[in-house]
Amino acid sequence: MSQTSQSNTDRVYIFDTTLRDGEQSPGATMTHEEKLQVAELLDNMGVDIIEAGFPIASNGDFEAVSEIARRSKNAVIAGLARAIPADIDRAGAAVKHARRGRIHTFVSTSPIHLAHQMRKTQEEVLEIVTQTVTQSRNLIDDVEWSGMDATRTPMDFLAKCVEAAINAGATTINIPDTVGYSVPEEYYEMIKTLIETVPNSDKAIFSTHCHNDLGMAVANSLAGVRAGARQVECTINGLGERAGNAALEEIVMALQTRGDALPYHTEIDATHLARASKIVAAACNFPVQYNKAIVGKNAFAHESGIHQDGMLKNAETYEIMTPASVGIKETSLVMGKHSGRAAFKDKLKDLGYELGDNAFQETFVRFKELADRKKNVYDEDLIALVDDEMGSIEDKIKLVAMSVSSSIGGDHVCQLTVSVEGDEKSVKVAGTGSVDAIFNAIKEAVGADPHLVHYGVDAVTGGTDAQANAHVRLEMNGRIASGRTAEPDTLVASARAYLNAYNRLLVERGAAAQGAMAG
Ligand SMILES: CC(=O)SCCNC(=O)CCNC(=O)[C@H](O)C(C)(C)COP(=O)(O)OP(=O)(O)OC[C@H]1O[C@@H](n2cnc3c(N)ncnc32)[C@H](O)[C@@H]1OP(=O)(O)O
Ligand SMILES: CC(C)C(=O)C(=O)O
Ligand SMILES: [Mg+2]
Repeated sequence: MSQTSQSNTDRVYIFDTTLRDGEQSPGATMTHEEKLQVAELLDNMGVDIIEAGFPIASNGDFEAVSEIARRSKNAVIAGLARAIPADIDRAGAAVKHARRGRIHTFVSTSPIHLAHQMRKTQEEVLEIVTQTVTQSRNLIDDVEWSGMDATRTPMDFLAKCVEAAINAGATTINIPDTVGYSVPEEYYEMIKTLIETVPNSDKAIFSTHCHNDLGMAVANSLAGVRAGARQVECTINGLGERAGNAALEEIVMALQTRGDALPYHTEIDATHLARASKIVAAACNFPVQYNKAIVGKNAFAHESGIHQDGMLKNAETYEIMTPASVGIKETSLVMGKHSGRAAFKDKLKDLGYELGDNAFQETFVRFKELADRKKNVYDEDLIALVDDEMGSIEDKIKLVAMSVSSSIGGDHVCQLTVSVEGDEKSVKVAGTGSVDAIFNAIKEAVGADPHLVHYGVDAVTGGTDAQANAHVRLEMNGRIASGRTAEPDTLVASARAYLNAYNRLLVERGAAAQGAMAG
């Protein structure tokens, strides 16, 4: 990376601080192995600078930064250091293993921080800036300086600090909105004024580091880029102190999608974004909100009928990016109470059904009724709905007789007779429990081994004489069918539900559809 001003180029460097600022989120601590995995992922996806940790914070952090530095391929590996000689030495010792290492040193600049956190005067801080950047440059060529709480710092003092840092050899100047206080216009002005008025500003790359306390981290970062900053500090999933940092995936996709309004580019391979989000969420045990931009579960999902209709006609009606561009397999059209006929018809087609007009209209009405009652309408619900609409099927295989013997610590055996289109067949089969023995016996009797997707029993009412409502879902050759039976006896209900599902599997959908159309 060149150490001269980059503000005239359109290349934006991505500095990921998931492993440092991100890990500062309460509860987001990652293990050594998880940090290595995240760093490898960031390096592979094209992150320019990985801030791997704060080496003075603990031996674990030092070891993690050192190991990430050793394993780094393309990315610059940065270690954070306060404006304290021991911190800088420790950061230098950790990042020296990298092909390209960076010391990132910071000191507070705002009046409130100077008075209460640092208990130093502006003159003392200015002196500290020169000393600490000089010390860092004596250890390594790539030095970043940050003014903590820069956005609440008077411009004249901030400009003096920036000038002193560059004079002492800082190659990157970071202007953090540490407490997420800024608004885009203000942040734009701040970066622009610094670049235009600090005499040696062309010798460094300016950087944004925006927190999300008012939900403006990404907007502020992009305003900084428009003003001439060419490094953006961000984190996967927007992880970070309090409300987090600017989200890397949002920055990258905003630049990629809105090149007309934001004519800048990064070298990030955006198809890694969804995976990165999942890996970081799992490592930190931090769930991603469903409606999170770019990587949330709903970012490429549509439930409402008007949107689904538009999506089926042309995906650009309601999507400004393709799911594939961020590494998500496909858009999902979720069936629910807001869905309309277009999506319902498409879904049925996917499931292998093509209904005639009357059957379709009736099934749609029943689907809406179901969706009003049920939060999630699954494919299996739709299958059951359509199978029901097509009329009860004439079972090919019927249960004729069944007895089950079971003893604690002993055998569980089912003796069962079924009739297959009039021909009776009897078997006696064991299992690990009564239900297992029954299902094994049916499989042997019918000579097939469908995959049991789901088995459940619930009581229709209370009391020991309540009916047992048994549900079985089977899958065979890519087809799924559900069966359900209510019987006073749980074991008989289970057997009948299994046979019911199996009989449905045997029904040719095309033929059944014809039947439904005729009806
Ligand atoms: C905006 C940010 O994200 S800043 C980074 C925040 N991240 C972290 O703090 C995580 C890692 N931190 C730690 O492990 C510990 O806080 C340590 C090891 C750094 C320091 O631990 P301790 O020595 O016990 O100090 P403690 O955390 O209680 O207080 C921080 C001290 O650092 C000082 N300090 C804070 N920032 C700076 C700075 N940029 N330069 C110099 N000193 C600083 C504070 O004034 C305070 O000093 P004091 O004890 O003389 O009053
Ligand atoms: C250490 C600095 C860059 C920081 O995280 C902040 O100011 O938010
Ligand atoms: Mg921060």
